[in-house]
Amino acid sequence: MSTRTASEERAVVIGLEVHVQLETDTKVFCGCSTEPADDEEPNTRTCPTCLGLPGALPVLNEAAVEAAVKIGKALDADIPETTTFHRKNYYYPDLPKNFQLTQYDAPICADGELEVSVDGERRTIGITRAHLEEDPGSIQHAGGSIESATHTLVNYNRAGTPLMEVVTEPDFRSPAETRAFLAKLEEVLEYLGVFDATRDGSLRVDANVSLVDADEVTEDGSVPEAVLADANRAEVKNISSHKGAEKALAYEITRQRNVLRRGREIEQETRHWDEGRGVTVSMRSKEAEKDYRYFREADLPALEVSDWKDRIPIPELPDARRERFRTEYGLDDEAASKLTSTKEVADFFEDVAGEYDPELAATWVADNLLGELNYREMEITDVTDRLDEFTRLVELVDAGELTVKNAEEVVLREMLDEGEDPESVIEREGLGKAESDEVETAVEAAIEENPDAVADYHDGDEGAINFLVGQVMQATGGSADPGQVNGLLRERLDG
Ligand SMILES: Nc1ncnc2c1ncn2[C@@H]1O[C@H](COP(=O)(O)OP(=O)(O)OP(=O)(O)O)[C@@H](O)[C@H]1O
Ligand SMILES: [Mg+2]
Ligand SMILES: [Mg+2]
Repeated sequence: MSTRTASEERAVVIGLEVHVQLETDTKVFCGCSTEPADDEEPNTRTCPTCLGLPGALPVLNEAAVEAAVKIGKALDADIPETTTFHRKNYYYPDLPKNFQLTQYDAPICADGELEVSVDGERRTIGITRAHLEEDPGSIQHAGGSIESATHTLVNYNRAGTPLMEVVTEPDFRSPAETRAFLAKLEEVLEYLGVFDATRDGSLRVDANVSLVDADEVTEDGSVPEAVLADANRAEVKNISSHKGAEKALAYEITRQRNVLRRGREIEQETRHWDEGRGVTVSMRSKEAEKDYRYFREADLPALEVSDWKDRIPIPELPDARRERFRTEYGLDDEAASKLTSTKEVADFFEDVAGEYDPELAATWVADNLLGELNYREMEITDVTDRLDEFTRLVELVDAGELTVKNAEEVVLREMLDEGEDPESVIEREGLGKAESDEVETAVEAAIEENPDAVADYHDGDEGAINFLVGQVMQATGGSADPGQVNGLLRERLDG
């Protein structure tokens, strides 16, 4: 009989294995393209090497190794003197060679970390290792799910796409933390330019989860090795999004709690996340390492990578950049976050800020431009070659040649919708200097026609100015800038 009682408190332990596709032009061990063509036929983007035909030899793709080194640097990991490749042997139809070329005891990255913040609390997640490997082909279960399909189709176009498998320490204590980690990892990978989150299946997660006695968790939140090794864990496969990880783990934790509550033991097993039904389903008992008969790939010599770390630069990473935006440009947290949401947005902002006043640049990029782009489902990269036009728009506003309202509501929108430059929109819509004259005329008229309000203002009635601003706004059809009108009125009335 188990010595544990059903009511005993349990702590959640989660570790992730994250597979990310690296963005390279060609596959990791052959020259086939990694880019799916529109409407491509299955099994056309292949060659003898990625099909595993007898006698075909692998050639390592330098770009994939460079991407891996960049990831290692970003995760503050150790990069060894030499790295080697191994065959991981197993039989599955998505693997034409019956082994996967991967790394074993000398992975390209080891012992790193990534800091995440969950509900304002900072947590450092240990990275055990990260290694390069090839993606298997893709499998389609025809006529339904993995359980109900009548037959299965295999497509090797994906086979050989470079993957980086990032293995974390079992440092997560909640599903929400894994979601934050995956978002952060993706952000870093995109900054490095080695990953495309929009590509289907570019991120796949295996989530390992166990429940341990809460008493075993030490004060610093860690769990002793022996306890971890002793705990039976389920490895949940087929997770393809941050949200999916959070949902699958929440389900799996409840399932394990219920198993224990019924007085049974947790099995050490591999489970499948059924996204549609929102449940995890048992697939098989967990394979042990010896099942894979790992051995060195004799066709790939050991690779010396000791000097690659110094040779390959990486850009400033999101956290550091956010911090610098706060100190260098005096941005608040919200603006700094928005303006570093992608490397491209951050670059755009800094280009405008370099040409111009950073505070104005921040308001215009963070509030106006990103908002209008988002509304149109456009990306910053759609307008990066129009940086000059955008900077001129901001300058025109600052110089008083254009009201903020017109710039935001007319000129910027026309620039995006019609691809016009700011000057031609201003000219066509008659928004330039002529309009300033119109405002001045309306200000004069408002003062002339409302002597009572003017008298009230001089008697100290602040409300009277609002009335006069309202008159001018009405006269100009709402196109004037209320702040500017207010200023002009006071100038006249006080002067
Ligand atoms: N007690 C535990 N509870 C939850 N997760 C754990 C526990 N112990 C280890 N893990 C996690 O399990 C994962 C182990 O991954 P690793 O790739 O090393 O082995 P594997 O899953 O046995 O191998 P593979 O799936 O590649 O064949 C790591 O993410 C680790 O943090
Ligand atoms: Mg695993
Ligand atoms: Mg693994």
